[in-house]
Order: sequence, then C-alpha cells, then structure tokens
Amino acid sequence: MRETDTRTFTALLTGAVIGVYALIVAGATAAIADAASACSSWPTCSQPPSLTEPALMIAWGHRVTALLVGLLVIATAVVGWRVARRRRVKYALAVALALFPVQIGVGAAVATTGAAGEIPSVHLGVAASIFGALVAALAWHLEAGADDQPVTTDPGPVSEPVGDVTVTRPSGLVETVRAYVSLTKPRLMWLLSLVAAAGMALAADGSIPIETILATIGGGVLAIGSSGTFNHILERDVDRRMNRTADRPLTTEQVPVTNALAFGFALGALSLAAFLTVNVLVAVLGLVAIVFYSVIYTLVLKPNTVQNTVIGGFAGALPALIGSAAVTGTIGPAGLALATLIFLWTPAHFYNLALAYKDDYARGGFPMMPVVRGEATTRKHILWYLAATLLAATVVTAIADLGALVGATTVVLGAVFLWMVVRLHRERTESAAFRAFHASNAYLGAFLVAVVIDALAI
Ligand code: HEM
Ligand SMILES: CC(C)=CCC/C(C)=C/CC/C(C)=C/COP(=O)(O)OP(=O)(O)O
Repeated sequence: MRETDTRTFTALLTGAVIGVYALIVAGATAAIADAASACSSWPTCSQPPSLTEPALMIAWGHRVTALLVGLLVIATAVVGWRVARRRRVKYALAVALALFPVQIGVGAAVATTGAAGEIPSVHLGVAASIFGALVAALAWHLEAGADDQPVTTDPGPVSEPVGDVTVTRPSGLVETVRAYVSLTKPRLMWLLSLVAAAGMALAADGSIPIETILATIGGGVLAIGSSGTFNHILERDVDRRMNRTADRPLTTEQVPVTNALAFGFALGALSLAAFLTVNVLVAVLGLVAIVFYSVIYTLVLKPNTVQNTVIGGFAGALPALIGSAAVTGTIGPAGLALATLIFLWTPAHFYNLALAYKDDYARGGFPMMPVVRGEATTRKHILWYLAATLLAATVVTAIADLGALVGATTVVLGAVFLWMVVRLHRERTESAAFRAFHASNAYLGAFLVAVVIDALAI
C-alpha cells in the first residue's frame, strides 16, 4: 500500500513538473504571439476560441492549461502531504501551492493591462519559482532513502592497466582508416554540428550562403576531430586502466603517437583554414574550442576537479557561438542563450555515463561526480541540470521568437527525458543510466532540429 502511494505521488509530481513546464512554454508562446491583445478580459476571453485567430487560440490554450495544471498541483500537494517522508519535500510542495494563486493573480494583471511594464517578467519569475519548487520536491522525494554522504574526497590511487593490453599493428588499410576515424570521436559530431547549425539558424535574417554553412560545419567537424585526437594522445596511459577505453588505437599502439600528433595538427590547421574563410571571430572561437577541450579540459580539469565536466561544457557550448558568429560576425543574444542551454545540458548528458562507468572512472583516478560525491548526489544533479536546461530552452524560444514546433518539441521530448531520469532515480541500474543518456541526446537533437526548421522555414 505504502509503495503504491509513493509511486502514485512520484507519478503525480512528475506530471506536475511537466505540466508547469508546458505552462511556462505556453506562456512564452503567448507572449511572442501577443496573446494579451487578442484576449484582454479575465478569467475567460470575451471571444470563444477560433482556429482562424492563432493569438486567441494560444490565449485560451494557456488559460485552460493553467486551470488543469493548477488542479494537478493541488492533487499532488494533497497526496504528497500524506505520503512524503521528508519534511523538505512538504515545504517545497507548500511553496509551489502557495505561489500558484499569486501566479494566477499576476497572470490576470498581464492579460488585463496589455502586458505592460514589469508584470510579464514577474509572471515568468513566479512561474520559474513554482517549477523550481516542484523539481526540488521531486529530487528530494526520489532520493529520500538514499545515502547522501560523500563517498570520498579523492578517487584514490590509480590502478594497474586492465588485463593484458594487446599491442596490435594495423593489419590492413581498412583497419588503419577505421583507427584514425575513431581518433576523431565521430559519434558526437552529429549533435555538435546540429548545435552550430542551430546557432547559425538563430542568427540568420534571411538565407545563409551555402559556402558559409559548409565552411562552418566542415571546420567544426575538423576541429572536433583534431581535439578528439589530442585527447586520445594525452590520455593514452590512463585509457589503459579503463575497460571502456583500453582498446583505443593509441593504447593498443595501433596508431603511433607521432602519426597521431601529425594527424591532430593537420586536422586543426585545416579546421582553422576553413573557419578563416568565414571570418576571424569564427577562427578565434574555433581555436579556443580546440585548446579548451584538448588542453584545459583534458589535462587540467578532468584529472583534478569534480566540476571537470561542468566547466568542460564551455567547450561544447562554443559551437553555438561559432554558428552565430559565422552568420553575423558577432555573438548575439540568441547565440548566447543557446550556448547557455548546451552548457547546462552537458552535466545532464554526461552524469548518466559517469554513473554507468563509475568503477571505470575510479580505476582511471578521475574525480567524477559519482566517484567523489556518490551516486545519489549525482542523480539529483542530473535532475537540477535537466530542469535548468528546460528553462534555458524556454529562454531560447522567447529570445528568438520561435513558435509552436519548438515549444511542443521541448515539452514532449523534455517529458521523455524527465521520465527517464525519474526511472533512473527509481531503478538505479546501469541500463537506466544509459536510457537517460540516450534520452538526453534525443532531447537536444530534436530541439535543435526544431530550432533550425522554425528559424529557417517557418
Ligand atoms: C564535458 C563535456 C562532455 C563530456 C565529458 C562528454 C562525455 C561523453 C562520453 C564519455 C561519451 C561516450 C563516448 C564513447 O564512449 O565513445 C559521449 C558520447 C556522446 N556525446 Fe558527450 N560529452 C560531453 C559533451 C558533449 C556535447 C557538448 C555534445 C553535443 C552537443 C555531446 C554529444 C555526444 C554524443 C552525440 C555522443 C554519442 C552518443 C552515442 O554514441 O549514442 N557530448 N559523451
Ligand atoms: C568545436 C569543438 C572542438 C568542440 C569540442 C566540444 C566538446 C567539448 C565535446 C565534448 C567532447 C567529449 C565527447 C568529451 C568526452 O569526454 P572525455 O574526453 O572525457 O571522454 P573519454 O573518456 O571518452 O575520453
């Protein structure tokens, strides 16, 4: 009975988080569509919803969603008050419940005053506070029984290599080509290219010359290949100690270090040459990205601080700025908002792998979050960063005047991502961590595709 109650509460609370998020996105869409001028009476609009008037439809949609989500928040708080084991979960629910009527009042003011002055900002601020309170309640509830104590402040001494590392020389052209391709970390290129493409699409005012697109994406792919190769070179010894990386071309000596160095520098030079055909700012940002990932992240951050991948997210965010700079020669607000989104998404993406490969990272001597702060803390951080990512997606949508396609994508794929993270909290298994990892990639991929379609085609 108690277990069923807890599951019901988890489902209600997850639904309330998604509901409030949908409301925030609907609110941002209403602001963009200037729904307040289509419907300035309250609590209902003076005109019935009409398919021929999108602003009016959005205004009605926002209000009906607000009513339904309000009822859901009340139901969640009632059940939570009875079921929640920790007092802080109840306090967080109380905050969300108390803020809801305040938010309705501010919403009425937005509608009836024609969205004048600071009122819309207050409306957004209160919405984000309700969302934050519910996310906090969810994280604390899901980890109520888990041990939050730090596991260790030090990952401990590094271990010996995993088994016998076989030294293999390339046996043929195909294997050699495959080895060089794997040095470039090809699996992450599609998503990083999409980040640059979305950065370009957000900055574009009209069509983008094809040579700018090719040089920017091509230069980006070469830059990732170059920094990925340097990362392999610099980590070849430590890679021997981890199962996941023990068979990399430099650890098995399939590719000699000098050849890899030449390959890395060649890719880097080609990348900068491609970027320079676009403009100097793009080339400078590209060089910063390569140096940041190859040297600062790999040598300085990764072995020394638990915040390694959080700060490392800066390199992943740079392609958003590169895309923006490629089109306008400057870094605009939409590019910065997209970069912030990628920065916040990175821990929600990587911490799942850090959980799945925790023992491996400990063997390598890396101070990853689950190794030094524990698994429960890492799972909670995934939820915090996921929530922050979702809010950042709303900011991107609002700044760039994006429409319903982007709004629907962030709500639906965001809900899938959130549900996978909730399951990770409940199941605490390696496969649940991989599921959440893939959901993180699917969320960002779909969001970026929607941004490109919306910004360019609609
Ligand atoms: C500090 C930042 C990051 C870290 C530490 C990190 C870590 C990782 C790791 C360890 C893998 C598995 C690689 C493998 O085993 O071969 C991976 C895969 C991947 N990462 Fe990241 N990542 C980061 C940032 C990013 C960024 C910014 C993007 C794109 C926006 C990204 C996209 C991907 C993709 C698409 C995959 C492959 C997924 C697959 O194979 O299904 N990552 N990441
Ligand atoms: C344009 C440009 C150069 C962008 C670089 C962007 C960037 C930071 C991508 C993230 C790279 C990545 C997969 C890191 C993996 O972590 P790891 O290296 O710790 O993984 P490993 O343990 O598999 O080596």
